[in-house]
Amino acid sequence: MLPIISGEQVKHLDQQYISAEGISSLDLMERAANAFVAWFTTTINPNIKQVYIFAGPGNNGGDGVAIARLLQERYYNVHLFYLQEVADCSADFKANYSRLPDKVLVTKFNEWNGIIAEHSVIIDGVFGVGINRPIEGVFQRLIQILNKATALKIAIDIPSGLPADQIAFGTVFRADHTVSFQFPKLSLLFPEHASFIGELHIMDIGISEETMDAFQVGRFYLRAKDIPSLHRSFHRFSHKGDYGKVLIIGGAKGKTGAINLSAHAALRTDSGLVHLAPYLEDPYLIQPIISELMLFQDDSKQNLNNFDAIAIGPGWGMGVDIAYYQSILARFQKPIVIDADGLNLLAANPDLIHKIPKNSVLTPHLKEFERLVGKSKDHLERMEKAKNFAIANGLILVLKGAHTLVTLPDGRQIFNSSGNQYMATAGSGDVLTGMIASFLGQGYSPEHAALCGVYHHGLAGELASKSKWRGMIASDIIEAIPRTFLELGIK
Ligand SMILES: NC(=O)C1=CN([C@@H]2O[C@H](COP(=O)(O)OP(=O)(O)OC[C@H]3O[C@@H](n4cnc5c(N)ncnc54)[C@H](OP(=O)(O)O)[C@@H]3O)[C@@H](O)[C@H]2O)[C@@H](O)CC1
Ligand SMILES: [K+]
Repeated sequence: MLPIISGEQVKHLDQQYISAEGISSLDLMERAANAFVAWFTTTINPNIKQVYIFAGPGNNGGDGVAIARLLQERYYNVHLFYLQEVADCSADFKANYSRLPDKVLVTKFNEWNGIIAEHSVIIDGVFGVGINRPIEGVFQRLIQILNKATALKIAIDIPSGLPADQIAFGTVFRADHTVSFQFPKLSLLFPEHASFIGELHIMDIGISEETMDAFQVGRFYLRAKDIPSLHRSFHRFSHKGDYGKVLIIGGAKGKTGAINLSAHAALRTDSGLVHLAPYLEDPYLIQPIISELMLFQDDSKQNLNNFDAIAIGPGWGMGVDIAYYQSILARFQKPIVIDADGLNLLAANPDLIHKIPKNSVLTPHLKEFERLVGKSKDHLERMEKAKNFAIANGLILVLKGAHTLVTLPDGRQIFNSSGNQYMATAGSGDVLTGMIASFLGQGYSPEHAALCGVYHHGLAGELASKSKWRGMIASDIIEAIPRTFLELGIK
């Protein structure tokens, strides 16, 4: 998995890589600029009239100057603005400045008339990970002007003003796209910063995960290439028992959709057998929505160990007798998946948490998490609380959100890269619960079940939304689950 390095360590990482590879820092900047241009030329409408690039005094500005040359070579009209005397800029900035072709128009920012032509693009190379104080003076004025402009805005590495690992504290460039090099800076994954970042794109500049591992601080980014090796392989002689027998406990009068969604998702994730156990006086009030599902009438006494995996909570309601909840935990000794009211009941009965099997997977959204551990002032504090909670209780915490965060009992934290805004729809979380339970039932370790569940769920959302956009519903995510295996080459 790709380590997320702290902003302060980026310079050391670069130095180590540069000396190991025998290349110069200027070569690495050229790679970064080329990676940006490769993204730009394949993504941005080629009919744009003008590209404005704003370059600060450090290497983020140096990237901007190199990008100005490379885009001009590809026949774009480029107008470059620099903010500080070139003599006072970084060495690699100066080296790139001296390589600028005549056709790039160059202006010092304080001599600019402030006009931005229609159909143009703004590229922000003012500050990168080297920002070390709030933006003031000329830099602040510039960012304020750019934020008001209607042009398409793209940030190099990180929107200027955003610190790499902290919550924003002043003026920040508001990008439509952020093209970040090698790995996502931590602050690009915080929900507070969504309006600064726009769409996030991570461009590889050739530094290997092994080189980065020396600088890791226990935070990682989960990508498609990490997933196949987490999967078990099945063969022609596998039978439905190998694919696991899953029980989904949840559902209440008037709330029978959630449990059906979880169960259906488990089937589509390849479970052999899936049973529903609704919490109703008459369980037959609930009917499975598809014929492959079965009902399980739980009398609170049966041994549940015949099941390979259990998920509890979807649509359960808060009226569940705690003695029944305890009886489930007493009758099943393997890690379980807990979601929705399964979590809300835990928050209301904190002693119960000690009875949950170690390595169980809890899947709260932000509100459910808050009920469990209290309010957090920001995502940084929330991450810390997640870590303490997972370590203290020996549980896996899947904190759902734009970049779902999986925290493992050893404290490692893994951000998911798949998914999109269209997945914020009723029942999406129930689908994830069923998917994680399905992988658990197929014999995956709880860690792998959580990671595969989260990644496949996000990918299913991406695939389903291609033809539905805002109209996508949770059932569409379920229907797209089989395609995620095809997409990732998992037979
Ligand atoms: N492997 C990688 O990731 C690669 C990274 N690369 C790129 O390098 C970027 C990092 O470059 P960087 O270290 O030179 O820092 P950067 O952000 O340009 O700013 C530092 C300058 O800004 C100044 N300054 C700071 N805050 C300020 C403020 N508030 N107001 C005013 N001034 C302020 C500070 O001055 P000082 O503090 O000395 O006064 C210094 O001059 C990185 O984001 C990526 O784009 C690629 O080229 C290659 C591969
Ligand atoms: K920037």
